[in-house]
Amino acid sequence: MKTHIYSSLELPQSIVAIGAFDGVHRGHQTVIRQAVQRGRKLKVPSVVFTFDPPPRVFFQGARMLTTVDEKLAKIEKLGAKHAVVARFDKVYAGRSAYEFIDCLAKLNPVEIMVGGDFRFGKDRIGDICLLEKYFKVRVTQPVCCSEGSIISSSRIRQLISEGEIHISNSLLGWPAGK
Ligand SMILES: Cc1cc2nc3c(=O)[nH]c(=O)nc-3n(C[C@H](O)[C@H](O)[C@H](O)COP(=O)(O)O)c2cc1C
Ligand SMILES: Nc1ncnc2c1ncn2[C@@H]1O[C@H](COP(=O)(O)OP(=O)(O)OP(=O)(O)O)[C@@H](O)[C@H]1O
Repeated sequence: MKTHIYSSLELPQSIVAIGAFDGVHRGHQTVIRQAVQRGRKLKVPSVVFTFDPPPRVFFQGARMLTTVDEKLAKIEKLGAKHAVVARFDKVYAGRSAYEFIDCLAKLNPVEIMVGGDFRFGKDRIGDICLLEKYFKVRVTQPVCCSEGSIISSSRIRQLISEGEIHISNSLLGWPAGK
């Protein structure tokens, strides 16, 4: 996998998965695997576009589940050809949804994979509806845990703070320590 940390990437074609992907939990894995599989099928490089730190860590001081290096190692294991890491700081967070669309356009995405709640741009103005005006978007169905609730980094953070390490590891879906 080629990593593009704090730098941009231009490609003639790509399949892109976007998100904070903190922890690279089972829901994230599904989004990324779909991009990888689609890329292999269409013979187009798969790109995981992510942020460091995760926006929720930047804005809310949330506990970070994976360092950027741990996150990249997991993304590589899932088979992505490229990972783009945007430095998420005050300037970046102030960029409009349209500026982010311009940045994605440099990757010439054939398809973009996101979950249904994906938002982007200053004040989270951009949504899937806006993204679909510019790109072909595939929305991944929510991946749930055995009790039926949607897996999220926030839920995993909560479980860790409650000492529920066994459950949090099962939602992360990686062998402990990996
Ligand atoms: C250019 C840009 C600006 C953003 N600005 C904000 C913001 O002002 N407030 C906010 O809560 N999140 C902001 N975000 C973060 C998004 O809400 C979201 O967390 C990010 O796109 C990753 O998606 P995910 O949380 O579904 O993984 C911004 C994201 C991007 C790409
Ligand atoms: N359980 C899930 N099933 C399917 N897609 C998901 C799931 N969780 C997140 N995604 C998608 O994966 C991408 C990255 O999401 P993100 O990193 O915001 O995850 P999150 O777990 O919801 O995080 P947080 O709880 O911190 O908001 C987004 O496109 C999001 O919609």
